[in-house]
Amino acid sequence: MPLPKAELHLHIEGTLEPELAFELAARNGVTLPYADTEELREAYRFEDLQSFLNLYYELMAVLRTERDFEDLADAYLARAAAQGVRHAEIFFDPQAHIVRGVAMGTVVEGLWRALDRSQETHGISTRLIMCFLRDESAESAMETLDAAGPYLDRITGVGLDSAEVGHPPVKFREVYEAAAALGLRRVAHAGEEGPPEYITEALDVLGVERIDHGLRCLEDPALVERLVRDRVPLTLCPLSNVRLRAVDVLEQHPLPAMLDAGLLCTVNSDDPAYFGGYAGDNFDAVRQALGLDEEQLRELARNSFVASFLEHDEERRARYLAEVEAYEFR
Ligand SMILES: Nc1ncnc2[nH]cnc12
Ligand SMILES: [Zn+2]
Repeated sequence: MPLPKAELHLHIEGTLEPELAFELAARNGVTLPYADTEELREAYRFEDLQSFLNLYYELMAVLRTERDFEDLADAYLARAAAQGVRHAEIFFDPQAHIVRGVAMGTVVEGLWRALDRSQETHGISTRLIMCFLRDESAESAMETLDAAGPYLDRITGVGLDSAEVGHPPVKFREVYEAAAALGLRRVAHAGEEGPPEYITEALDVLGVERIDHGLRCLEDPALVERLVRDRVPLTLCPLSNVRLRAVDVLEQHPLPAMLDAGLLCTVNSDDPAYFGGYAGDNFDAVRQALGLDEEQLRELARNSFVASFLEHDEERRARYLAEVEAYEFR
């Protein structure tokens, strides 16, 4: 049995495996510019975040109906369950669908069909986090928040993703203020490719409760001190960092140093179909490459539940945490 864990940094569109992409393309009469899954997999060599995003947005063309989003989420949840994920907080990118003529309702209702039965089907509790594309305008983000109005009972929080550099958090001050007024939780990608100042801004201007990635905090010792003191969770994605060249090789990932510094680190998969693995694969990879011991792995699993948005479900959180403490490594 794998170590129980929560996944807190997972883009549902990044779980689109090549096989499902071709299946949905056929179902929807969409032609992909790749002959087959093998040729598509060959495109998975990325230089940086942008080169990945180009393919990530291109493949979304196959997602058209509620059933497509349902099938996508269901496939993710099945894989996650097999790797010990007990709770998943799932990002989605509505603007990337709305621009293609796929309505907010199609996306949310479709995802919800899978999420709503996930506890029974896969033994996974879930939350939905709606992300704004930071390389789109603040006005577009605000329109997206408005469009989500009818679905807010299904959406726990908002996030900020896509191309980071040149799109500082402050650009979205008003949108985050409006989201907070609606009672939504707030997170943001920061310090993946962008500078440590973006992390500080996300905290101070957007009021985020977690930082997605946050890797570049290490360049600013005062910021590290603050993140430790305030117990700000970082949702790290080690295999993603290697594939997008934020770190050269996994053996050089700063995760052990970050744990030693007292940072509240979690390990997640980001876009597992593209980066070589799901949550459990990321745990296995860092265990191997970085020689993490059992107590460090247990700490990462514990942190994932501590950092989860489970505050309306403290009994569940306590149950998950007890499972982590009782877990026996083999
Ligand atoms: N790693 C990542 N960073 C920013 N935006 C993303 N969208 C999907 N994956 C992302
Ligand atoms: Zn991400």
